[in-house]
Amino acid sequence: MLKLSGLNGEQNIINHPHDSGQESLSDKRSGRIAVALGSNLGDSRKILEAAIAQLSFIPTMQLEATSNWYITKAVGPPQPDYINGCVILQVDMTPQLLLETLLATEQQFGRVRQERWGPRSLDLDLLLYDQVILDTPTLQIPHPRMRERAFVLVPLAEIAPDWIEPVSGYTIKQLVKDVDCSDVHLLKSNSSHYQ
Ligand SMILES: Nc1ncnc2c1ncn2[C@@H]1O[C@H](COP(=O)(O)OP(=O)(O)OP(=O)(O)O)[C@@H](O)[C@H]1O
Ligand SMILES: Nc1nc2c(c(=O)[nH]1)N=C(CO)CN2
Repeated sequence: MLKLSGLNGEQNIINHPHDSGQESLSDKRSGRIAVALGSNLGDSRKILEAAIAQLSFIPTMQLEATSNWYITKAVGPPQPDYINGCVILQVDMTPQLLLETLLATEQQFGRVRQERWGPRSLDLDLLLYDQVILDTPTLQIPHPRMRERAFVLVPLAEIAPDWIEPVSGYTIKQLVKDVDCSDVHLLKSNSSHYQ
């Protein structure tokens, strides 16, 4: 495992696949995270807002910002459009516990795992945890596909434009300029209870 000093003076953690991962997973205990939310099954808007409310009730997670909601064309097999958005939270949790919490919340809202990139009632992806870089079999931070996904970058750029994605070294507002955003449309009546 290699530890580097982050761009903001924080600790970066690079975990090579042959490392056990145990030390780094317990290393990071608090910080700021970005989470992507998506849904294209059921009452998506209601599910997404209920999921944010549920995460906010967890004492070790404080909601800092929520993006607007967007209607986005599905990437992957043919399926209905998604509603997507992002949140920023301040957390006192390890990366592993965060992943478990997000997966448990997906389950609670009826997520059934079927085909890869198939339709789902709730998808929660851990995008960023400060400047951490983590690569284990079950968890990668930053989320490995976030840099190519307009449905992630557009909402994230609203609430965290200057956050540096530590693998590329680019800010979110720089990354969003490099993706095709034509299939990402602001949802009308976006008022949220959580902003
Ligand atoms: N940063 C991360 N956030 C969420 N899950 C992750 C992350 N890194 C690795 N995973 C792993 O990915 C697994 C599959 O996640 P999921 O079924 O949501 O994938 P997907 O949404 O179909 O595809 P994608 O990963 O491209 O968004 C999870 O069980 C988890 O172990
Ligand atoms: N538009 C859109 N497409 C997707 C999404 C998503 O959230 N939005 N999630 C996927 C699996 O993570 C696959 N495809």
